[in-house]
Amino acid sequence: MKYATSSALTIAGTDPTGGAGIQADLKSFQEREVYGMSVVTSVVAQNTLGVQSIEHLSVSFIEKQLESVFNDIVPDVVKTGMIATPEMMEVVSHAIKSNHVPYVLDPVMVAKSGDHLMDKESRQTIREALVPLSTVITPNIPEAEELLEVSIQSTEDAEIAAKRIVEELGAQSAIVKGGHFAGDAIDILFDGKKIYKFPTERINTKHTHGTGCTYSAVIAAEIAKGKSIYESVAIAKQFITDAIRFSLEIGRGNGPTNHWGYRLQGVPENKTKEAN
Ligand SMILES: Nc1ncnc2c1ncn2[C@@H]1O[C@H](COP(=O)(O)OP(=O)(O)OP(=O)(O)O)[C@@H](O)[C@H]1O
Ligand SMILES: Cc1ncc(COP(=O)(O)O)c(N)n1
Repeated sequence: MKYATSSALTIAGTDPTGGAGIQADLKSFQEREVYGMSVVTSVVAQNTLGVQSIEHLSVSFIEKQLESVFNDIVPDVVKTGMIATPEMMEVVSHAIKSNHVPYVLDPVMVAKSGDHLMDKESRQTIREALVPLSTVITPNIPEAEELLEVSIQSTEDAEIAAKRIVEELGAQSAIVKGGHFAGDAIDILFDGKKIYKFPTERINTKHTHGTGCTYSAVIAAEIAKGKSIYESVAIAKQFITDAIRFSLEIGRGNGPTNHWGYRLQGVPENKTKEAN
């Protein structure tokens, strides 16, 4: 029996311990019942303790992978994560532009561990070659500060930043994530017309490796199904909150989130821990 499905392509770096990058994206797509595909930009030797080493794939090989995907299966959405160099950004930009697909841009710059995942000289290229193509861009506070070269200290500053990313840098919509603020985790969405706030209580845990990757992958999966930006963010916010609430205490550092946490809503936390 044939089964029609939506599909999503992630273009990003890897995490062999499975918490962030391509691995987190594919788990998130799967969890939202969207067929997941991936093009690797950089292979990253990392774990819950940090990044040990990075090898970039050649630009021509990234291009070959993009051709393999687009010549066969045109995805319903593209999501990008770690794209380290301006040359890589140019080939990715070309593939998105020529295929006219909705595009979720997670402007990954620095990992939670403090390791740099994007070259400094890429900052101008991301602004010029990728941001204007994005259906939605999902910077955290430091990334929004880098993109606009401003300081963001409050929710009001984050609202101004989301608007400026749309109106001045040319994204269709922007979510400035509040994970790096003290207090509640409030994400600000500007969809080109209106500001929306998505507040949740901050969960007291150090296991937040890959939150941004997971969140943007769920937004992408919902866009692939035809949902609006607002609906996609609302679903992703619920998903990431449960993924953090039921985060996995594996690894010796900052552990990964739980990509099936969303399915455990209503299950008491201690019961889940026993089951694990
Ligand atoms: N401790 C927390 N409790 C509740 N929500 C959180 C917490 N930390 C992050 N979030 C939420 O997780 C999502 C991702 O935000 P965050 O700012 O952590 O992204 P990020 O820094 O890009 O993540 P990463 O770099 O780890 O991939 C947002 O919805 C944010 O509000
Ligand atoms: C390949 C890749 N992409 C993104 C992140 C960001 O995730 P985090 O900030 O949680 O380390 C990462 N560590 N690795």
